[in-house]
Amino acid sequence: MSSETPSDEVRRKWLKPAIGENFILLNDVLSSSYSTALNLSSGGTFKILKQLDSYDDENFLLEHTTPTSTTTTKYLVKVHNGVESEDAKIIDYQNSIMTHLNLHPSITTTAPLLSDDGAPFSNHKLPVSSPQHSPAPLTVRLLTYIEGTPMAYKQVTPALLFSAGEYLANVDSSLDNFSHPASERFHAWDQKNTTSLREFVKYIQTPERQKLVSSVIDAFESTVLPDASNLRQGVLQSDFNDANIIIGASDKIAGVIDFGDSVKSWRVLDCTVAMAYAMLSSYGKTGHSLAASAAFLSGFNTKYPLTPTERMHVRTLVCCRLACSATLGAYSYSQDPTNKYLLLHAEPCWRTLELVWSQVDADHLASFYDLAMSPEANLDLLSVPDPTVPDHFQKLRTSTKRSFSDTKTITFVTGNKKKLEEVQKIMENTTATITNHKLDLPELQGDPLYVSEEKCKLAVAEIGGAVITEDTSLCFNALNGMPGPYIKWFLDKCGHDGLNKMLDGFSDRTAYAQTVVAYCSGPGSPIHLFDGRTNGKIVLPRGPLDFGWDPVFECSEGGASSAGLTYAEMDKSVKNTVSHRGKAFEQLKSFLETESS
Ligand SMILES: O=P(O)(O)OP(=O)(O)OP(=O)(O)OC[C@H]1O[C@@H](n2cnc3c(O)ncnc32)[C@H](O)[C@@H]1O
Ligand SMILES: [Mg+2]
Repeated sequence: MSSETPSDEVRRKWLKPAIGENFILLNDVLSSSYSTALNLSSGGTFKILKQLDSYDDENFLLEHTTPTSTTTTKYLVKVHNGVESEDAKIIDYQNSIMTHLNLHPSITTTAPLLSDDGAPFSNHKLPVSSPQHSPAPLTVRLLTYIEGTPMAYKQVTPALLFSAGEYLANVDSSLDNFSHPASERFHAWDQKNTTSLREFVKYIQTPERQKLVSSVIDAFESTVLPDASNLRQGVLQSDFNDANIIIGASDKIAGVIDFGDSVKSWRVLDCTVAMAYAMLSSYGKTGHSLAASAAFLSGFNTKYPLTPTERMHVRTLVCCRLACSATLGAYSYSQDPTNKYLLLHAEPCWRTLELVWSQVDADHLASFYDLAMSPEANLDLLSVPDPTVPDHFQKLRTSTKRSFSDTKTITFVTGNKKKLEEVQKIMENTTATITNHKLDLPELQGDPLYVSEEKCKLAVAEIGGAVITEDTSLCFNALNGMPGPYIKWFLDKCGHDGLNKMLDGFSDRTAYAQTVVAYCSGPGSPIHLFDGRTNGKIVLPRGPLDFGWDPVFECSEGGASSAGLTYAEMDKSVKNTVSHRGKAFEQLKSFLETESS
């Protein structure tokens, strides 16, 4: 056992690398430690293209060009969390796993390049999130890059999940012949340690959800733990989620990345962790969480059949991972309450846990999973929507299946009641049904198109189906478009009079209102943006004061029923014919019509 304790999860937050966009720092690290690998002395060049996602480390995409070649090669630069960096054995462990797996003919993973010292890593003092601990000694690795797209950005299908199951089964078969002393370590994300989750339950925001997680932990202790000695052991990948599965040409799995959570534990856990993530994939989130997990299990079981004892605990162990993600997510939020993303990202996980643990009958789910592991299993039989009645699965075997994707319901995600009223009116006579999900999405910063697109990404993750979001700006021409997307804050803090005063001293009081609507038909689908603008000028308030800056925006477009009136003075139906919002939504309507024809 290594000396790691559960509180290392706490230290991981302090010691998360904080290089971010500071590519100069990273360039120095690479030039000083990887000049041979990147053949810098013979004219090789490199460029950091961008930062990639990571939970506790920092990853960057590097493009390398050699003087003799016209093609470029991509690499991944991984800056490890300070906790892992303290332990050279862990880094060596991860490198050994990759080397081992790359020998398998049908498995590809990243591989480390050697530093100028001949080691598959280098160490540097670099900034970390906690100023008290910054800079800290961090380990940097230069890794080969697997060409393709993470599954998280693909439209996931049951067939893809089935092959992902087969792929992980191959990885696990290969890891049955692998051992390393550092694999014997404590890790809070290892579901064998579900009991250690108890200390984090207090960070969960509602008593109902605290009770939910406690009941999963209770079940784990009373049913799984007594069987521990009958569960096969092995080194696990431990984190087979859609960000770590790379999809290559023709939607084939091109490789697996990230062995940061790898431990020696119960073999079945590699499969149940991945099943939990399959539930949260783009297919799982569109009302097919159980089907998604069953497709994965089916694929895994064909190549690596589970034993009767392992089968018995599949449901509980899947829920242990969901509970772990949701609870440690709540803990992260408690450490960084300004980060609303953490809450939004955790929400689908909570909903899935509620569904699987509390709403679906345990015996029926067990028999569904048995079906997935039986010789009769096929993806058609398993691709069922999540149940709405408790005995769903019994009926299912004899009834025909129903598809959720036929419905054309689009959810408009906004926290603003007045916007919703207008949008419902504008979208009244369309084929799509607009429902509303009231949610205060974070007020993001940046260009209006970017803000709207990001809101849409958050909304689609929250809803798991077709969504619309919009962001509205009020742009003063004299101020080169400011306050723009920040109008909400200016209005809150300065009021209508303040907005007027901002233009005192300028001869130009003209402005334009802009709405950028973002539409996405579901997880994994592209986001479409529609930009509507209306010209006017800023005046002293006239008309009702019930919607934002309506009383101070005098419209200069349209006929006598709109030009020269403030939005607040106009009839609501007239506002929709000339407004920024009306124009943007009209474009969306035409788009939806062409899409459905
Ligand atoms: O949840 P979301 O959709 O983000 O709703 P929001 O009220 O936060 O809206 P925005 O982020 O788009 O911020 C726009 C600000 O402009 C106001 N606003 C939006 N549309 C308006 C309109 O048509 N007329 C007047 N004020 C408007 C709105 O009340 C906000 O203060
Ligand atoms: Mg907003």
